[in-house]
Amino acid sequence: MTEAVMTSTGADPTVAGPVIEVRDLRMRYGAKEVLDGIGFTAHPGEVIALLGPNGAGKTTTIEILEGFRRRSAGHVRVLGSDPERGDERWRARLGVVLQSWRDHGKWQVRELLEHIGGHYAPFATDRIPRPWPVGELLAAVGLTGAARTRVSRLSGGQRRRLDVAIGIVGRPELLFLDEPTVGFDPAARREFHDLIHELTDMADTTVLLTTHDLDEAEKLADRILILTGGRIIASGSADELSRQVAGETEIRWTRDGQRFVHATADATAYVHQLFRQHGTAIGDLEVRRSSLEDTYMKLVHEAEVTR
Ligand SMILES: Nc1ncnc2c1ncn2[C@@H]1O[C@H](COP(=O)(O)OP(=O)(O)OP(=O)(O)O)[C@@H](O)[C@H]1O
Repeated sequence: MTEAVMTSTGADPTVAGPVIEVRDLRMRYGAKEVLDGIGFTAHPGEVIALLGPNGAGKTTTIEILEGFRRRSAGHVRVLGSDPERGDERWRARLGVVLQSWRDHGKWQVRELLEHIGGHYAPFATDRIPRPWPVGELLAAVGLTGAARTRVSRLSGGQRRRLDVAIGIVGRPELLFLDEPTVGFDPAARREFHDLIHELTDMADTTVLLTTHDLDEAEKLADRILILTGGRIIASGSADELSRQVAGETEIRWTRDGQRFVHATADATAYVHQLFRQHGTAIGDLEVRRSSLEDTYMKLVHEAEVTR
């Protein structure tokens, strides 16, 4: 693996290969094995969602990648460096959105962002001006109207937007989001999703997020990793995952006033046959592919019974 190269003139670091590279990552707390040999890679601009039941090891994985927790074993590289040895310059290229920012209640929103943003200024490069100008950042996260509001007076949704603003004020190349939209109303969630799409489309930011919201994973992620019992049991887009679960398509129709339901692995063949047999007598046809939620529940259940 090539290490990040940075010159003192502010030239860009170059990372050959993936943004995140994890192989055979293991973590134990005392005798308890929490991560049991996980592996994945993330490429520039990719959005990866880590899904899994409570206690699956998602936060532990993210904290190891952020350099906040020492792993027990395995190979981990983030932006070309081992997170356990990441220096300030490396850290300035990461953005972290934690569960909630509760400190600095007396600060005004703009003041706080200017203060935190100032720490990133020495790490600006030719390609990435740092920090993000606060006026633009406030507009991007929808907090322009709250610029002069004290942090302690923000609503829950506004506070979460501030968490996101704090995470991206340094224009990170890699952004970690731990359950980013908890407490958002539907409009705020949609705006947040648009913001993440902008970050990944325009700035090529790589994103690793954890979420329990399957709809969010489906909307945002290029790739979903399902983690349970310390192992990645499935990986792919929402479509690829649903194809891994056999017999998933449900077909509903009516004929002569009666309702019918049939589950099949080959919906196209079944519908052909249905029309050949009954032609125009078929009404109200619905072909329902399994949702990400059905797929997720099945995969996690199968992994748990075979463990
Ligand atoms: N510091 C610690 N000491 C001992 N055990 C821990 C510690 N931190 C986490 N664990 C245990 O490790 C396991 C994985 O926890 P982790 O927080 O990574 O899961 P998670 O997938 O993020 O869960 P959630 O969805 O509930 O946030 C859990 O069983 C948890 O109790």
